[in-house]
Amino acid sequence: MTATFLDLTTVRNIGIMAHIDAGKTTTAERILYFTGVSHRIGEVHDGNTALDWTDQERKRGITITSAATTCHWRGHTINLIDTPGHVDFTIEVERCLRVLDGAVAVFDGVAGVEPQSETVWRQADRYGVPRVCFVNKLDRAGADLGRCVDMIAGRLGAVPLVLQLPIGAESGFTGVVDLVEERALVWTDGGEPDVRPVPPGLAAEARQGRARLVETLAEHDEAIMQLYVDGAEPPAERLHEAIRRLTVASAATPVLCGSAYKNKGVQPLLDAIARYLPSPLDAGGPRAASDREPLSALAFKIMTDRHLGRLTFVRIYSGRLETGAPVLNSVKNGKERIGKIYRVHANSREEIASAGAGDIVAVMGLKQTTTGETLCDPAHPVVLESMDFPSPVIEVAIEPRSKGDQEKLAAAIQRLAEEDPSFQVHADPETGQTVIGGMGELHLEVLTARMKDDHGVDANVGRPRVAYRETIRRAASKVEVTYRKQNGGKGQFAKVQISIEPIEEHYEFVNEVTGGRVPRHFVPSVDAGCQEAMRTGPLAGHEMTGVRVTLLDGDHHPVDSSELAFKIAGSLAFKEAVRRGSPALLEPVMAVEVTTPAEHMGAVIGDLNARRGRVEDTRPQGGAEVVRALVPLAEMFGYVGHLRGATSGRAVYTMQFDSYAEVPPGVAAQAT
Ligand SMILES: Nc1nc2c(ncn2[C@@H]2O[C@H](COP(=O)(O)OP(=O)(O)OP(=O)(O)O)[C@@H](O)[C@H]2O)c(=O)[nH]1
Repeated sequence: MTATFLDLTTVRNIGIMAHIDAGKTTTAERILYFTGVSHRIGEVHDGNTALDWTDQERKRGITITSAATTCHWRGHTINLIDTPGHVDFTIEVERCLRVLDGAVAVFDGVAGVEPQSETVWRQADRYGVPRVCFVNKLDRAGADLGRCVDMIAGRLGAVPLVLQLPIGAESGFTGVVDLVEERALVWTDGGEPDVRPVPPGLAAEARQGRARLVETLAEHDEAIMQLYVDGAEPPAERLHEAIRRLTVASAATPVLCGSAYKNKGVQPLLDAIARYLPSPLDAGGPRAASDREPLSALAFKIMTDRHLGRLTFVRIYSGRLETGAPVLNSVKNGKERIGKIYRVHANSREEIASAGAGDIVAVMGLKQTTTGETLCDPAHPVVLESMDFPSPVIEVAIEPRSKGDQEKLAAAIQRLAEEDPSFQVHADPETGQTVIGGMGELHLEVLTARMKDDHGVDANVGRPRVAYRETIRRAASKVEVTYRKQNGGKGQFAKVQISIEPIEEHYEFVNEVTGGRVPRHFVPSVDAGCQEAMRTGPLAGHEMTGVRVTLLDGDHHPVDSSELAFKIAGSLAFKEAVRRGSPALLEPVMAVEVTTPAEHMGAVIGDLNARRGRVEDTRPQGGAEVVRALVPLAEMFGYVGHLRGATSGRAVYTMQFDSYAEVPPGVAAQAT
């Protein structure tokens, strides 16, 4: 077992992102092969890749969970995360982006920039993740690097730095011209490329390509601009430095090309990852990326391993993580102990004694830590910025198809909720049914499918419904209730007087009783009774929010009073007060952001208005228009399909919970 000490300048924590089928997995497999991690090339269509290793992934030939692996290239350590491309799994992409320092965006050279590449690109924009582009599949008929580059600029609003030209096309695609070094790289046997002079037939095109590259760099980089103004031909080394500066600053994006499947173009891509993408030292944060600093690390993924149990994936930002060491979960303010530490390679893993700043490892033994939480040195607490996981706003009731599966279903739900922080579960207070909540219809559909595929539980689900809330519109003061019961022996007696008033959200309890009329130890029981009553509102049984309760007065009996009696009295008083407080129904309102090509903007806005939406603003972004609106969730069912249809799949949207608002009277009648 080894402890690892890394020279951080040589570490690259990167992800590969793309539209489905662009060739992410194939590219990642080639990276593993050429860096010597795997000795044999796995093919997606043979179902034997090293990275897509879960059963369904092999069966379906797609990537669902992101696998992490480490490889080495020319003195660099590359921690590689293969992320899924399906829209259903964006939460996976999101949590990877949070901890990555850089990414490779793979495009299909025939299809160009596809909708999912747009979505992921914008997510990477949001997290400020620098990228290099790899235009793949140049061996296919119809592949066109130039068109793809235009789309990268036009649709994604990026500044492409084209570093290569293809040599030949389709089955005659043999290699690339390296515009920076002014040479040709030709692959003859699937191994290392032959380095040759630029073919005479491509010399003019190569000169133009290099001139364009220098011009673009000069526009954005001071040092190259100086050389440009002086009329000097910049040497390759100066260009590499400028490309790195602009890439790390996310001001421009290098574009490379090749055919992963035919083993062409992968080594230069690895060179570009090492040369241009940032190291952990380039990433900002509250502490310097150094082993000598106190520990700070972010848990970004929980996975249940068939053999090892619960594994927590952790990105270390500073300090060292040691086997057996106590650490603080600064979000929960709880102590955890680091069990075994693993460096992960797809489905196999190597146990290590410790790991340092900049590293990504899997840890066994963490009990309470969930996604997005910080682990740190107990003597130097710090909370790192978490990821955004909006609270679930959609629910469905779920039950096992066969009664005997009840326990299995509960276990499956618990496992899935541990892995996915945006998925929650509770029991319906009225029906006793199990209700699962998530971020959208698709999200819940995928989770239900996984219960069957991964955990063997067939479940019936109800129709998706909005998670409504109830509240009060006005205060009700001095509501008095006496609870009295006499049956045989000991009686029950409690008297309380409360006031309630509306507040912004949640629930507050204030005790203003002085003297011994309500003995101190019964006050929490009154609170508990009110909280219990909050769980079922008077209008339609939805959970209540936005109420402050003040306990004003009451009375007790020296023998007959009990905690139960005060709890019941509290609950009854609360219900009566709410009746007087003009109860109202609240619905979740979502902050919706639609990114659409300009030609569809009118239709998108009209449709949002028709959904009771309020458009907040619009702005241009990277060749598209972004519309921001507040829309009741109840009107957003089926929006994914509607938007896809209305814009030929070219608009994308994100939606997250904004606030609760009162349901208008006409609509409320249907909701209750
Ligand atoms: N002709 C050609 N086919 C390729 C190339 N790269 C990948 N493919 C094929 O394209 C298909 C999709 O490749 P994947 O690597 O699975 O794509 P992915 O982007 O990882 O897809 P998901 O894992 O489903 O998100 C497979 O059949 C590959 O063999 C290439 O350079 N040329």
